[in-house]
Amino acid sequence: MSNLMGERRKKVNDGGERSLIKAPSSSSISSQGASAGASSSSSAAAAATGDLERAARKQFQQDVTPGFVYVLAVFSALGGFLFGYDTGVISGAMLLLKRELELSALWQEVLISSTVAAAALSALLGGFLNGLFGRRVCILLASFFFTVGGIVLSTAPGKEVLLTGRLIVGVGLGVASMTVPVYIAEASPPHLRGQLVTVNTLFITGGQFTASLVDGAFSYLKRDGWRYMLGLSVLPALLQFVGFLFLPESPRWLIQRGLTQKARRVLSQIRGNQNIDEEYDSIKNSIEEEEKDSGGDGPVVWRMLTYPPTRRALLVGCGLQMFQQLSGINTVMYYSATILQMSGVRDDRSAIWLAGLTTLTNFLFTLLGVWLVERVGRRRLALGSILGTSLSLSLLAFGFLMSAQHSPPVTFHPLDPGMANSTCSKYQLCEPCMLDPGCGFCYRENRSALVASSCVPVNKASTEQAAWGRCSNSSLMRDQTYWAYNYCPTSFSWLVLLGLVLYLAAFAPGMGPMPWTINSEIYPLWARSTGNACAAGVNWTFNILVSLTFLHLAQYFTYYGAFFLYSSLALLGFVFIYGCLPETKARRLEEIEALFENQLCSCGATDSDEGRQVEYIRVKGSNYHLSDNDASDVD
Ligand SMILES: O[C@H]1[C@H](O)[C@@H](O)[C@H](O)[C@@H](O)[C@H]1O
Repeated sequence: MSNLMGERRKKVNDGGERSLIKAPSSSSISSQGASAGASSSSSAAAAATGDLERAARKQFQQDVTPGFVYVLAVFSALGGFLFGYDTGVISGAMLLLKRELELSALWQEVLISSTVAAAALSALLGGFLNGLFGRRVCILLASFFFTVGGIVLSTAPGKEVLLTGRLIVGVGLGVASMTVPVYIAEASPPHLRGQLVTVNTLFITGGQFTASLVDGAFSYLKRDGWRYMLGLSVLPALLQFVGFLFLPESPRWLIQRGLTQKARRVLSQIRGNQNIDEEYDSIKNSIEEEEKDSGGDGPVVWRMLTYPPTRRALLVGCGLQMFQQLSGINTVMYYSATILQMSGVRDDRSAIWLAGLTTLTNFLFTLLGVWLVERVGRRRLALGSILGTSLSLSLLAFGFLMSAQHSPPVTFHPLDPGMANSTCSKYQLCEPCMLDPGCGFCYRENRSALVASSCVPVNKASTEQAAWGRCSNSSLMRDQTYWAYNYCPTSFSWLVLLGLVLYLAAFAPGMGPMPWTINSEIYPLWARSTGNACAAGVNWTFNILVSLTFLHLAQYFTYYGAFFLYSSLALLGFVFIYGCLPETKARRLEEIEALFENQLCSCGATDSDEGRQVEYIRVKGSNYHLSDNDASDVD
């Protein structure tokens, strides 16, 4: 395959195009110099070549990044914003909803999980729609679903309609989550692709941050605050819908469907003043090659599974998405309000606002990822990130372990007014009391010492209060009396807080965005929508699995057990990425398939290739290809 590609490139290289061996490190400069016979004239030529190369690179980068690509990326990434907003806003909306509509715990669970479940299914379906109707139509469809869903949610008279709205939004989420990265990747020039696709995840985390601000702001409304929270998503959804009426289809999809004239037009539009002949030919040729290589007839999934390079790519893509979710990001984010309460933020409202700090930190560190992705590459970024994630999860777990080992005792056993002795009264320590979802810890603080602490049943309608007694009503909670649900007062909260901040700093730049970015690049065109659909489906499925199991996990293994488990899973993810993920930075999409020709789990070895880069530069003319890494292609 790579030889075929080489053949193709050689053809393209005729007519004024020269190949230059780039030597990014001094060691590779010297080795190349030695083999070429280091004479002074050759070093002068090398210097001239270096200048030429630098000038060409500068010219190339100016030429191939017209503003239109950024407009296109931003409008697409509104899909990411809605992803973040709609998944984030529900926690704040639920606090109001459960009171106003008197929702049972089951209904709350159903309303939260239904969106994620619908997203998992529609992401899978999205692969088929993408191949059939193209990326643009799918993005239009997703924004349509977001808009309708938002309207239904904000006007819902009752819980059944709310559920319908949440399902509609979920369908939009699934389709957008798999289409947007593919669309951006297919429209971007290779040297910017990683950065622009990562912007989509930046928008996801931006959406989550905005959702927490909106949740905070509308939590003050006594009635109908949730309608504004859920309905506001209509604005970005409409903006995206209108924008995409004017934005073009992906040129790669158009070429694949044989719409060549249209593809040429779109390519010239998104490449500005560039001559697009070469890029167009290269895409067209690779599509033809890929189609020959792709292993005959049958459904795409079957062809992907029976053709080793795409099977490996699929394994890597789905594995990355699985490990992203198994690292517990959504649990940590969801749980952050409680972590902050453990650390001494007692009032609920401040906890809601401070949870906004968590989403802001996630957003800011994703920004770091956008900056790093083209500098250090996907592989190193993902590796560093998952290792840091695993270590910080251990720190979090250690913080919980210390808190559990120094758990305050129950010192006061109030009489149950209903005379129905609950299991809560049997607990002797705060730790088992708070691990029981039916109980909470009611205590008084006297100069930082705990007095009269009891374990009492939680109010079924609101976990913010006890069912009866001192902690059942905020007006009764005088005298430094506090209600702790889901946590215990501890002097080790700083350890947990430190773990939380380090976790976000490690996860957000790498494991947050890289699974999406890498999936948008690793499949050949014929398998791209299906590959992304499967990987997005895996992401949503593990998202729901991790969130649904967390409380049970915590109940059986305690909090530290749960976080130690996530930490070990992240470590396993490190081994997987180390062995299986090749570097895709700066390669053209059409070249990436070749990276999966080797046995899976031999990718660590490709690292050494990074120092050896061959670049084809048309010295006269305006097309420069800086993305070829295969020395066998050089004449
Ligand atoms: O990449 C995103 C991002 O990191 C979000 O913060 C998280 O909530 C999503 O589940 C994940 O897919």
